[in-house]
Amino acid sequence: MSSLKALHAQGQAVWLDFVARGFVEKGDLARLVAEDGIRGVTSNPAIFEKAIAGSDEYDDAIRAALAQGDRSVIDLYESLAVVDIRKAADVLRPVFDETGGADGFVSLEVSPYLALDTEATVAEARRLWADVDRPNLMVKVPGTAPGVPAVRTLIGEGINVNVTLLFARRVYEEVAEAYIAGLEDLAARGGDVSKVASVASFFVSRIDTAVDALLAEKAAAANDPEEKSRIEELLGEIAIANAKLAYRSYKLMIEGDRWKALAAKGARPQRLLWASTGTKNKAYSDVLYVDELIGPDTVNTVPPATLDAFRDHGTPAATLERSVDEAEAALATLDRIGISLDAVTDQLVTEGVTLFADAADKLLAAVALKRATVLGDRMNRQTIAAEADLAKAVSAAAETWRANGTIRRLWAKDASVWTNADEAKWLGWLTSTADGRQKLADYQAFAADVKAAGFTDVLLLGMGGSSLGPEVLAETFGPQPGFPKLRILDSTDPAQVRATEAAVTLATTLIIVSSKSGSTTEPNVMLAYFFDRLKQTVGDRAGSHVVAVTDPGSSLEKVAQRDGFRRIFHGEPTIGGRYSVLSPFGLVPAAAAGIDVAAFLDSADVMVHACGPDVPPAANPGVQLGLLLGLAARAGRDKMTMLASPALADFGAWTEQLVAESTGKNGKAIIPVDGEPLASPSHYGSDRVFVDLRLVSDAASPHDAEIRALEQAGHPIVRIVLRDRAEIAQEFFRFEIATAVAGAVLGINPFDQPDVEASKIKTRELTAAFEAAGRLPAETPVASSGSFDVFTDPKNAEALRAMGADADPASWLKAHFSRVKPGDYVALLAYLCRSPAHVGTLQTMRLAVRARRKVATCVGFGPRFLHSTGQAYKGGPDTGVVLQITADDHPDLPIPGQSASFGIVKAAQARGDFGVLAERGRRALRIHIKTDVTAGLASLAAAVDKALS
Ligand SMILES: O=P(O)(O)OC[C@H]1O[C@](O)(CO)[C@@H](O)[C@@H]1O
Ligand SMILES: O=C[C@H](O)[C@H](O)COP(=O)(O)O
Repeated sequence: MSSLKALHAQGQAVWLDFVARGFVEKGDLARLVAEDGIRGVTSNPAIFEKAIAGSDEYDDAIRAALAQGDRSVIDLYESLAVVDIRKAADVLRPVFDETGGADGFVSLEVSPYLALDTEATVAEARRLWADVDRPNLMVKVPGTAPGVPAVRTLIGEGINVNVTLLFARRVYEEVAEAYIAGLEDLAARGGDVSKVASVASFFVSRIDTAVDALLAEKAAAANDPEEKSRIEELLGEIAIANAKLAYRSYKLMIEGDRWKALAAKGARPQRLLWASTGTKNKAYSDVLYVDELIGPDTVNTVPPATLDAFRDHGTPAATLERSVDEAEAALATLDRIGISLDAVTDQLVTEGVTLFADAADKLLAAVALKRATVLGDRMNRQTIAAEADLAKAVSAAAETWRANGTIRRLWAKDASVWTNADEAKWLGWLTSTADGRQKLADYQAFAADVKAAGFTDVLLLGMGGSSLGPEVLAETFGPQPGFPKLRILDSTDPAQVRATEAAVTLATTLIIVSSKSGSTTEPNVMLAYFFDRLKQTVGDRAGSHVVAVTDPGSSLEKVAQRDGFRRIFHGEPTIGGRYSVLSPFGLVPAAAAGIDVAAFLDSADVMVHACGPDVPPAANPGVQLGLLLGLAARAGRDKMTMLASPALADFGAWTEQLVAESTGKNGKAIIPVDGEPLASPSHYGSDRVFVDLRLVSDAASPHDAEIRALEQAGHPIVRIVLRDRAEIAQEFFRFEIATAVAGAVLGINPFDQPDVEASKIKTRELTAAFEAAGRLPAETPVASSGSFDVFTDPKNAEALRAMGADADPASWLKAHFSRVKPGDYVALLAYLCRSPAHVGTLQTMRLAVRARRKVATCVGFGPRFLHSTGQAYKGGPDTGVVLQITADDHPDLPIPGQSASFGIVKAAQARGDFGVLAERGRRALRIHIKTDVTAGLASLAAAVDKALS
């Protein structure tokens, strides 16, 4: 008889502590079952890590799984593990059947990340039990304090449990008690207790490894040679002594009345399973932890090498109940010399959880990598180049995030990832795509309705998060055949409102008014205007031309109901505006414009999966980007400069809001720089990070050489490559995660916008003054010419006068720009129509500033930027030098039902914003164009150019 089979004759079952796809598929496991009488299999995260990460055995299965549709990394891993476990269970099924369910089990461990959460452990165990769907499965549950009650619950439900990570006899006794209590629960519910099996995995070798190290220290410190030798005698003895006493507890347990009552109902005892029985110390026998622990009604799960060794030279003799007194004496001596076994075993449980979590991290990172390889260009590729110090800081932070499970905590909506304020309430965007899928049929029906109604245009009215995402969709996807063209209006500038109206055919236009709060001034006044125009155009059918997207219960919803809007779509109140593009705020306009919402969500989900809670930081593109942006900002590189292929150019406008409004507060910020053309390294200071978003078809352009030059000059470069413009969906999610991560690195709440409110208040005060007096409060310029009036607050005025500003506006510009220093940014904030001509002139102006001052330049149109970068300009660091540009609106445009016109609202917004900048002590100057706006802006550009020289 093989020595292994002889163990069985002693009442001990040998299980194999190993599993791998090829090993099972090629029949190696079946051979061990047949030849050595192996009667079970155990696995753990470390075993799967070696099997999956360390081989290409699973690559075909990964490819096949992904061919059926992308999925999360944890799902992918589990699908592999579940197949292995099922296959192993099927190999062992004859043993299970022949022994009437006494043996023939295969164990699969619950996620080590859940080891400290009873409910999550129970839920996961139930799920695995159902997924594997084999009666000879044992779900492995850790014997941690929260794990023990989970054992009782699961046993009570008839689920086989292998309780793992047991080191202390006290804990083993609690587990044995939980098993009995679980069976009693099951019996009380009328369940069949004879159908449940359990083992208690009592770890052995790890105890010697830990205790031996302490013994060696004690021995080295002992002066008395006798004491020294007494200490040394304990080396390699404690783990076995501890196990022998655990077995004694087991024997006592089965003698108890509670157990006997259960046994009478056919219950099977929870066998002690010796785990961790591969010898770690090469000085010891390689079969030490088998030879010494042989006894009836036990299991020993051995790694393959130990199995081979025992087959070769193991001694199958009953040893477990030998020398129990000596075992007790050894433990007493250990105690006497001051080594606490309790402390060691407590520590080993903690370490055990960490070790398995570390293994799971490695495993999931490897699966994430394999997934990315299989997806190829279906997943937008991101590469980060950063100089050594920053790269080191990013990998150190990634390791800290990994060790602390921070990305899992982020996904679990744990506010302590940020500032422990109300962040948990603002994380609904994490699951936007899942929500979108649930409502897919509705979006599709809406798209069909819009198409069938024959609308030629869709005009979306909204600000910030309610408009910038849709704008990216409109610009990136372009018009879709058979569907109306999507346009956005996010301005109170009269000329802009008029130009937008002129661009659409009102009679066949569908208006989407988007506002989460429903109380934002701009969408409300824009709606008032267009609803009135619709009434004039289509009469009573005006309501059927309007769709509202708003959070439930908003004032806009009430208006929509009152005016009989065509549809009302509800937003999700746990999603802030700037994180809302994958929610109805993006999907409704997408559907109306004929964008394939299902394909859009599929694309977004590729990145949702890549950035999931299960993907460790080093393999998680969103976390990598966020850590880079956050750490670079902390090191002074706080200007995130967005570059993009022409087809993707509008994405920067959306990122601007996301990043600026999220990070720009408490004197900190990542300042987004969008639309600044790429230049040679000499144009930039050392405060930049470049993000380059390219279509693969544009990848080899001269642009690449220019980017390389920046990289060589030491600027951090993030390269993101899209195979197709439709893959922009992925970028929304990547940047949302990255922004949330960067917020955590900066130590701010990335979901509030405290300083936007400040300027809204000032604006309200001004419009109230207008309502009362019929005009805005008078202002006195600090300087005037025929073309311009110059305004600023007393503090700025004093500082600028001290620098030579006099009666000539040019002197103010000169003084103002002479305040710009390295590391600053200049923001040109124009409350004008965002016409191509004005954009062009402001671009000329910003390039002059960059060329002369070597600083980052931002261009914003008011009031649009107020809902975007405005937060950072007011709440971020005092590094902004602001030139506000206003003009008189000729002709102005009345707002139906209000005394204030569009021009007045916009003027109040500009002044309100300036007031807050001034209050915050920001370097700010306002130039008011008195002439024709376009010509006046051009002469301002010339004046700025002169002022810079
Ligand atoms: O969708 P709402 O409520 O109209 O808000 C529009 C925008 O205004 C802000 O609340 C503040 O600027 C943004 O965060 C938001 O995206
Ligand atoms: O169930 C088995 C255990 O997970 C395994 O035996 C642990 O062994 P180790 O201490 O060698 O990792």
